[in-house]
Amino acid sequence: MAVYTEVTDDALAAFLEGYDIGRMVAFRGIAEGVENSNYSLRTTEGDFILTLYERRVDPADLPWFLGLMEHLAAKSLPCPLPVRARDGANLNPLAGRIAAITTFLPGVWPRRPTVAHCGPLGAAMARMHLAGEDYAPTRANALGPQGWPPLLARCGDSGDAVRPGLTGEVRAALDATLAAWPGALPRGHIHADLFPDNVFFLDHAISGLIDFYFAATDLYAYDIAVCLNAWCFEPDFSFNITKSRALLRGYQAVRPLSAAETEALPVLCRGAAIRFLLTRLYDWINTPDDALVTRKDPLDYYWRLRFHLQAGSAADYGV
Ligand SMILES: Nc1ncnc2c1ncn2[C@@H]1O[C@H](COP(=O)(O)OP(=O)(O)OP(=O)(O)O)[C@@H](O)[C@H]1O
Ligand SMILES: N[C@@H](CCO)C(=O)O
Repeated sequence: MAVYTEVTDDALAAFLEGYDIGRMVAFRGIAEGVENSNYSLRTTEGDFILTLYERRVDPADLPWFLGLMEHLAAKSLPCPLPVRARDGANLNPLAGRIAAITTFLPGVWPRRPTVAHCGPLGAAMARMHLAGEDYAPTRANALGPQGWPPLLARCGDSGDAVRPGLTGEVRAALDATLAAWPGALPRGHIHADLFPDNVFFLDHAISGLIDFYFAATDLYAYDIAVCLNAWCFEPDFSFNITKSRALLRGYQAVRPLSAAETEALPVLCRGAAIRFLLTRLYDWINTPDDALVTRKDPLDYYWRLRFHLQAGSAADYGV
């Protein structure tokens, strides 16, 4: 469930007064997602998404996220376009939160990603990287490499209750990954959370890239590493090199990787696995048992990390 904040009909009607998108016809909470409260909204003018930003999103970052989405949508990337109110604002207060309305994107996210999804995903990610090049403001990646040691520290030894020895194993992998982290690769704005549930497909083509609330300015190839983790492992945690090859080919057809980027893939994949292992572990420990949100298993990313730790070179990823 992801409706943390209830919006009454009266509050919504008053909110919509500020916009030029007609009158409400239908309005319902969306169960998916864990970070923010999302509602689907149909008005006399069309379909929209209403998002109320919850605690994990820093309000100071919101103009950057919405500005990036606006920039990408203007370049025909299929990402939600924030709708501006009559006074020009794209962020407005609602029910004690800051809220935004964006356009609704058609399509469904793939519950079982296949090789056929991976090529278009790679190409769309590369197009997103290129389209973002001239979006001037930057945002440091709070969940990038510098963010991982403090996150691990905040988890204490609790990983050992999830799997004996986990904390020590992750600490060793983290130290080695940070020591080998590439500094000088091409960088720009990345999505940083382009998981299957953030990518919509319609008739085998990508129809939507959503959820830009972890986006940041960081290494382009790190975004690829996030996707190799999220899209290219099977339910038994075996790595599917055919998916990886398709993803990388799709990406390189639009934006070829430099030799240094290709060479860095194994270490970037280790870092990406550690990032999701740590945020999931943190949430695992800090989500109350009676919370309505389904916790994601940190060990899913432990098994991925194990694969990346034994990968010798980019050849293990199909390049
Ligand atoms: N622009 C959009 N068009 C259509 N559906 C959308 C759009 N934005 C969000 N949704 C719907 O809302 C759901 C949750 O959105 P989203 O993933 O952004 O939530 P979140 O709580 O911020 O995310 P997460 O838990 O993935 O970090 C999506 O799975 C999708 O069903
Ligand atoms: N994609 C993240 C969740 C929050 O974005 C995960 O699967 O851990």
